[in-house]
Amino acid sequence: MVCLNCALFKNLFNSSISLRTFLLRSTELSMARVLSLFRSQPFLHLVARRKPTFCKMSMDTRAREVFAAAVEAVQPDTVVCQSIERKEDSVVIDGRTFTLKHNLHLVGFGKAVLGMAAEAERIVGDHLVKGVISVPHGIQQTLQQHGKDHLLLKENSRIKVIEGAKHNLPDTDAQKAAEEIKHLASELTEKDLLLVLISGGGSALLPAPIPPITLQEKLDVTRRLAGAGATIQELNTIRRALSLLKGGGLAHHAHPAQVVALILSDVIGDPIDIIASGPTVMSQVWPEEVLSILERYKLLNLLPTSVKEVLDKPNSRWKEHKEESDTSGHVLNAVIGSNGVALKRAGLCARELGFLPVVLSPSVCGDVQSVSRLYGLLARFACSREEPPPDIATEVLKLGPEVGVESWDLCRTMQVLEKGRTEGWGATCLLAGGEPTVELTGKGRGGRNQELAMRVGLELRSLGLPPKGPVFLSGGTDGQDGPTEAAGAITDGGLYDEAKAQGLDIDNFLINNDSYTFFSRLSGGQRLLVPGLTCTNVMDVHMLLIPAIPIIIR
Ligand SMILES: Nc1ncnc2c1ncn2[C@@H]1O[C@H](COP(=O)(O)OP(=O)(O)OP(=O)(O)O)[C@@H](O)[C@H]1O
Ligand SMILES: O=C(O)[C@H](O)CO
Repeated sequence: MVCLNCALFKNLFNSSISLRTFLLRSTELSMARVLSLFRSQPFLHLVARRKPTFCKMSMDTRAREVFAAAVEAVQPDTVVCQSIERKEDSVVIDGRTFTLKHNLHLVGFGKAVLGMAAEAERIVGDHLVKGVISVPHGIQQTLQQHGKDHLLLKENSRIKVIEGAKHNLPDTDAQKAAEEIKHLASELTEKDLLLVLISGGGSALLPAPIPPITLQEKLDVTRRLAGAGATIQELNTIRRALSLLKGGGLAHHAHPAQVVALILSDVIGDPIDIIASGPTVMSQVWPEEVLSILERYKLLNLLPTSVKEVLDKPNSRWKEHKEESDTSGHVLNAVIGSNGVALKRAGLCARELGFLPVVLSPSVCGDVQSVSRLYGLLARFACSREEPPPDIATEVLKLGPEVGVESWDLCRTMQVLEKGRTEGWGATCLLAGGEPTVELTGKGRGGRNQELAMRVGLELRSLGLPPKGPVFLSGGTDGQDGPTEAAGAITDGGLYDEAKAQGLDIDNFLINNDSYTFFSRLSGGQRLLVPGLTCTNVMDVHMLLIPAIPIIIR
């Protein structure tokens, strides 16, 4: 094993080597050695210096408040309001100024787009000529019923709302919306400004299959892919190859108008070419990539002739207007809300509620079992009274990257946890986000957040801590975890015994993926997190609250 000398580590902080170089070299090290080096460094600027205030609220209540703050930060109207600065007859977006001369047009597609459009119209409606948005079936009625009138368009709005994509699947209503959006974009001139509002669910709400592919044929291909377990990256790569508007098609049709896209991200890493299949992000179709995805999921032989025909002529939609499509300088894509934004606000709220906050990562993915194990290890690390045995840190650093968390983030987080523990800085709130997966083996009713919460509850139990130990919350920011009414659940090390005392066999519920039934029956559903319709979606939020009282694990 190559030994890292301290000079290399110190150099990192003098910026003489890049973080990437450091991590590459550090993979050759003993994990415990890396961690011990991190401990010896002055990281305190990353950590709050003031001692947190004492808070009388229960951990459960505080967890719910922090989750609510995360969701609040990414409300569709909030993110739009924060990203458009109106200055008389111009707007500043992402540092760029655009002149308004009654030349503004608006299109949008996605689950959060109605609220985004309502806010955009409030800010720049006086210059708005026309708009069309494609939003989920029934959303206007649902928003009305939930008293969320501020997310609805005003009566005399210039924006036409088309509802479609029932059950998140493209349908003829969504296709009609896509046609109207394409038409609106195609009529624009170089004097026009097109504001494009994009959020998760946008792919299903903007179906425009390349002829001769029919909507049903395209739906069949994407459905099969999704059912076979394709990732969103794989799925949307195929969608882009089969669509007139995805993969930059919309921006292409809008040329030569200036296009400004405001994007609320629901994908890990906020890749603008993947979110809603990137209608404003010019992207090439690589036949090898498309074919290898279809082959991976054994779909090559099941493709209809029309799809084969289109795939045989990749990028043909661009060739007709080659000159124009090369001119992508007229597009500005800005991510205005994401899991990272939600976690940041959650951290601020946690601080107000007396916690020392630390954000682990917004990119947690992988199987919920591995993710729960990671949180269990971090809780163990945080609650050890003595110098944590190096094997916990080593395990954390081994497991973290498997679930999308970088070594750097793990080391930084463990350093904060250790400070909290050894220097008595009070309670700590570890925050993370992303979108883990559940391998469905049973037929029960549940979701990945509730299942993760159950599994972390079991991990916390295995720490053998006294009551009032760490608390864990997992919740979907869209307010819905799988096909259930809950967004997630809150657990702690007492979950198993509580369930047992009420005659509930937790292992059986887990085997059957029946986490919603479990939490509904347990203690009158008290542990469920039910925020109702949130009108937004930036994936999931995870929270591990570690109490201030020194806890003992030996
Ligand atoms: N019984 C269950 N137990 C655990 N997880 C489940 C269960 N049923 C479905 N799921 C998981 O729920 C997820 C789908 O639910 P949900 O609609 O909340 O996902 P989503 O990715 O947030 O959707 P969207 O992209 O529309 O926001 C899938 O990952 C699926 O594996
Ligand atoms: O619409 C989609 O493609 C997904 O929600 C990812 O953004």
